[in-house]
Formats: sequence, structure tokens, C-alpha cells
Amino acid sequence: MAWFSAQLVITEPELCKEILNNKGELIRKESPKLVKKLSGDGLVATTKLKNGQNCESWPPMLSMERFKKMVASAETMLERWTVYEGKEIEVYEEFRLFTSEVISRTAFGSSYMSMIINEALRLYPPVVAVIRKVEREVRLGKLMVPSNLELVVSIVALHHDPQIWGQDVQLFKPERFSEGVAKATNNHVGAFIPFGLGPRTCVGLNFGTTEAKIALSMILQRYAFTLSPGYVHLPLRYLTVRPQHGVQVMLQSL
Ligand code: HEM
Repeated sequence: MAWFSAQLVITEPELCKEILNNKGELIRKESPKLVKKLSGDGLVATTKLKNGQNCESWPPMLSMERFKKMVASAETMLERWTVYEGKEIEVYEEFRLFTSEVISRTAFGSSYMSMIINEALRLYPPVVAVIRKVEREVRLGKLMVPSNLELVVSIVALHHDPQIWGQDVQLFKPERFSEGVAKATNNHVGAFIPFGLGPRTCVGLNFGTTEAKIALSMILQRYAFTLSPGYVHLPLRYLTVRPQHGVQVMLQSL
């Protein structure tokens, strides 16, 4: 736990769990202006309209137009299939590249690919921290926290705590997750939270991880790739964490 200007930065898994599990009566979600523009107040927020009625706010980034773009490739496939209307479709060709192994890996998690994705999200969590504001004085563990204080749940600190992950915390070791997240974190529920925790958990969790698995499966079926010697490792936080100079790879067609 540490002060960062007027904000209290929380790094203990138990406290983080307690804060994020709060349903918002005592500890409210607080987002930087830019994030608010994208995600509004989140999905569980209710705002008062001018006529006094309540209305559920819908995050701008979840607009229908954006969803349509996200599922564009599936739409293209479906469009191609419209010419087959009324006939049986030979789907084998469409799915030829999706071997049963890839499909089961993609669909049923617990694979080396899930371990790789978890380890990447551990070392480089795209969202480094989430912020909450204390509405009314509240007890957190042994602390009495006054109202209006901003709490920063530091995801990046939790993910780099050697007491949880061991002395090799800085190494990229997907095997940590070979027996699941609970085992990897020694049952510290709040220690691995790339998508947040509690009532405000990311709604894109399944979409995001499935999309990554499908994209990776498709690439790995067609190409082998190695990192280019020109790659410079420089993770940068600009709203989310990203490689400042991109990731240059050398592709070899299989
Ligand atoms: C690797 C990809 C992603 C990561 C690491 C991520 C991470 C997060 C985190 C940490 C939160 C919790 C914020 C908080 O507690 O204050 C969150 C919330 C949210 N995420 Fe994601 N996210 C990802 C992808 C997505 C995608 C693809 C979508 C949309 C399809 C999405 C939609 C949302 C929304 C709407 C919320 C707000 C939920 C609420 O406050 O009720 N995210 N995300």
C-alpha cells in the first residue's frame, strides 16, 4: 500500500478483492476522463433522466455499430452462404483449417494457449489499474478509509508481486498456469485480475480471450514466426499497455 499524490494505491490481493467486490454503495467506480468517454459509467450504472426517470447507461464502446464491425468476418462468411439457401451447405471446406485439436483448444480453455495468454496478461496487463472512490467512510481490512478518498487497485503491482509469484516473477513462464489460476496464485483470488473482479468485471472477457485464441490458432496454422532481431522491448502505457515500437516478427509460410 502506498500514497500516490492524493490517491491510495492498494496492492494486497485481499484488500483489492474487498474493494472490487463492493457493489458500489460504499465504493464507487471512478474512471479517468478518456476512459469515461469510451466506457461511460459501465454497465451497471443507472442515471437519472431530466424527467426524473431512471435509465440504464450503455457504454459508447459497446454501440451496435462497433459490435457489427467486431463480427464482420463471421458476417462475410454468412453472406457467402446465402447463395446456398434451401440447400445443404458443405461446411467441411470452411472448417478444414480448424482441426479438431484447435477447436477443442479454443473452445475448452485449459490449453497451452490459455497459459500463454494468461502469462502475457500477467506480465503486461493492458489495464494497469482500476480506480474507485470511497462514498462513505468504510472499513477495509484493518483500515478505516475516509469518504472521498480515491483508491487505486494496482493490477500491475499485484501481477508482479514476488511473494505471490515467486522470485522468477519477471520471467515469462506460461507453465505457472498449468494447473489453473487458483494454483498459480496460491488461492489468492485478487492476485490475478487482468479483467478486474466483482460486479464490474470486464464484459469483454470471453469475447477478448476467444478472439485472441482464434486469431493465434489461425496464424499458427499457416505460419511459423520468430521475433525479429530489430525488435525493441518497450511496453508503453497509453490508455492501455502496448509495445511502443510494435512487434516485428519474421513469418515463414508452412
Ligand atoms: C484483453 C482485453 C481486455 C482487457 C484486459 C480488459 C480489461 C478490463 C478491466 C480491468 C475492466 C474493469 C474496470 C473496473 O473495474 O473499473 C474492464 C471493464 C470493462 N470492459 Fe474490458 N477488457 C478487455 C476487453 C474488452 C472488450 C473486447 C470489451 C467489449 C466488447 C470490453 C468491455 C468492457 C466494459 C463495457 C467494461 C465496464 C464494465 C462495467 O463497469 O460495468 N473489454 N475491462
